[in-house]
Amino acid sequence: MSLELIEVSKSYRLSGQSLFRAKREMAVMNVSCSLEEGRTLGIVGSSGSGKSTLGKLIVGLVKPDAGDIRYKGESLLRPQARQRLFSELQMVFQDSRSAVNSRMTIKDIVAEPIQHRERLTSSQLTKRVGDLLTAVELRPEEMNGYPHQISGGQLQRVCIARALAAKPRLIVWDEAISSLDAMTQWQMIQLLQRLQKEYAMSYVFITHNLQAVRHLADELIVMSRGAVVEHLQDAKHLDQLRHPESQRLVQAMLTSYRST
Ligand SMILES: Nc1ncnc2c1ncn2[C@@H]1O[C@H](COP(=O)(O)OP(=O)(O)OP(=O)(O)O)[C@@H](O)[C@H]1O
Repeated sequence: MSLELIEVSKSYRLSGQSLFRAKREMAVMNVSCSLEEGRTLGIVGSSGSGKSTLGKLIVGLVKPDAGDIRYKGESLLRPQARQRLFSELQMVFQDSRSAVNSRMTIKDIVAEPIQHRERLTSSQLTKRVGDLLTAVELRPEEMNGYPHQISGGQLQRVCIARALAAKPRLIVWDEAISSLDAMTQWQMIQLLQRLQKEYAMSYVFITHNLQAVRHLADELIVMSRGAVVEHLQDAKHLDQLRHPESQRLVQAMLTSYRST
């Protein structure tokens, strides 16, 4: 098993509460799930159901209050394992503009994770960044530009190239294609499928978009108020979803179809 979450919980201190005796809100409650190598786990749920928190727990951006997160058989809560394995776990967010430093060139943005790991000559680095940009279907010459000079869809590809630069084995996509128009979303779904095969990666795909999840995911979990309320072994069969929260999401998808 590549990734395993065992009864993981995470709460946040409610804003406006004092540090001592503060009331806490449960964002993720007792969640257990797993993901085999090379496969995609879709996570859907309404706003505030805990999807992003679960993604952040997986890549170590937040720490669980309880439970365990195991990757390749090791607990990521152990500092040694965490240090060794966390670069293999990357997360790509929805808002690419705020995920990059607008004063850095595209080359420096993509090169950052490489420079943390390896010592390359300047020409080796330029070649590596060019290859990564080609992998996400951008022209290598784009590396000399700045984020404001390219479209949102192109910038999201830059963020994907930066994630790939860390040589990940697993990527958490947090609404990573949601802000793009329908045509660009479709192109991105195809890009993500191709990259997954080429780089032999596992994906956790967080979205409101059941249509996208049907294309990308093998398995699907539905979250509501921090808990997993349904687990579908085959994400292609959305018609097998039974929980009222799942059916609400399906209804919302059908309604948005009818109105387009
Ligand atoms: N840093 C934080 N501090 C305090 N509360 C937080 C924090 N991050 C999330 N929460 C709360 O935790 C709950 C789960 O939030 P989370 O962002 O994980 O849900 P989500 O399903 O990803 O929502 P969305 O689809 O709107 O992004 C929400 O009630 C949210 O307000």
